[in-house]
Amino acid sequence: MDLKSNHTPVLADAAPITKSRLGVHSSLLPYSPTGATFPHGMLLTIPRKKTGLLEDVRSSSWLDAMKSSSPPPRKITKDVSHGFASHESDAAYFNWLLKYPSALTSFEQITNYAKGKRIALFLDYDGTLSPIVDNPDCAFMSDNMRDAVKKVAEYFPTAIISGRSRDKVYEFIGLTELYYAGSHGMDIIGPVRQAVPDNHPNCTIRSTDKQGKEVNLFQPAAEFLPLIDEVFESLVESTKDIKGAKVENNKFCVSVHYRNVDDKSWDLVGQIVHDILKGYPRLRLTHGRKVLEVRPVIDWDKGKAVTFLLESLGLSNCDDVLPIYIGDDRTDEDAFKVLREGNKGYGILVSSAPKESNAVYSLRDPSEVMEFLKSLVVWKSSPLKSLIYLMFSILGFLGNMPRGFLQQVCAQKTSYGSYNLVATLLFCSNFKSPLAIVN
Ligand SMILES: O=P(O)(O)OC[C@H]1O[C@H](O[C@H]2O[C@H](CO)[C@@H](O)[C@H](O)[C@H]2O)[C@H](O)[C@@H](O)[C@@H]1O
Repeated sequence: MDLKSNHTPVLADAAPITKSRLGVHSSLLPYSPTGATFPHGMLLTIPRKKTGLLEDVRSSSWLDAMKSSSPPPRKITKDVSHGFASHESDAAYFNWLLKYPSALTSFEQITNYAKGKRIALFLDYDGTLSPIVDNPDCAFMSDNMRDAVKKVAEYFPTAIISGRSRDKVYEFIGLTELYYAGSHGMDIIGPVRQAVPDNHPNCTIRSTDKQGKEVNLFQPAAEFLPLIDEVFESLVESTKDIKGAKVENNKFCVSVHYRNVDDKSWDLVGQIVHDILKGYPRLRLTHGRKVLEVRPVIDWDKGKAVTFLLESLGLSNCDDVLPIYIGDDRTDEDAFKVLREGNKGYGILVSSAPKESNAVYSLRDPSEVMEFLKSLVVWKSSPLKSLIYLMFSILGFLGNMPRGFLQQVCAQKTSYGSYNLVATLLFCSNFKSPLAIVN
């Protein structure tokens, strides 16, 4: 794809994918010590073609890239009794699954590897937690998904890493227990309890979040704010007559959506954006799902954000940490790559269509993401329930309590109420809560 050439102003989000995929499961090695550093400054040098911009924009490959940037959702026809696809057109997808196995069918392999490790979860938003919809302002996540994310965050440190502005993605999700990285990781709210990675001293300030809690605010592109606002205004003005075009201000980057633009006008959208960017050499262009994204020319992406958050959480350089990143977009490839290259953890690509990726596993759509999150909760909570039950048995503590009742409580799948109940019973009986022991 032409987009991957660094001789056009458009940079691909993902680096070329090497064919040397790591051994998928057993060869995932312990965490290797790496860290995000800016040894030579953060600015990227991007060679720009001096002439022929128009030709680039209007070339068929450019338009092909715009068209293929978000394939329509595939309907997978399942044979209910056998659970395999009966549609011939699904063959390619199922073939692709051999290379990027479903994280659901490989769940046991994943959890076997995760045994004794602390999982850290990183979740993209659009297309991962919420389905892709025509109107970006209406990309709401379901209550069930919110519930699944909330529960999983009770067990594992969980961060959202989105191209949206941090405020916007927080507005959609609304869970205070998560860490949030907006603007493709250029706006991160992290914990203060751990040491701030000391290789970014000038980008981090102590602040308070919406609940008044003390946090570290990391904004490596802060100086670009006026420039981003300026280019946003200019893009809004220049695209206002193109029906369906929408420009979104994501604080440290700007999205120019063409999903609802007649495809005959896509080249016009591309041309306008390129023309405007000619006046902003400190901004660059990347490509998402039916969206052109204008962002600062700094060496920062979702992969770097993952590394930064792991450091902030005190989870880097630890053999017993398994980061899992779930995302659907080209910008998520940077994070997949960081995990793959360092043998650090698993990238899971959300896609219903075959595509090359740096991820290790795949999930088809947000509903499968939800299933995966719920499975993690059940997996993590089961030993806890067993432990609770075992303690009751060993201590002979509740001799008078009907055993069947306890079994019922401990067999419940994901009910936190049941833990509370058991903990309360223990507390009332002056015993130390087993939750305090195992957490
Ligand atoms: O990193 P993400 O959380 O995945 O954000 C990437 C972009 O997502 C949004 O756009 C995409 O989703 C929209 C709603 O489903 C869809 O209409 C659009 O075509 C997609 O590109 C968001 O609006 C962008 O600002 C984000 O950069």
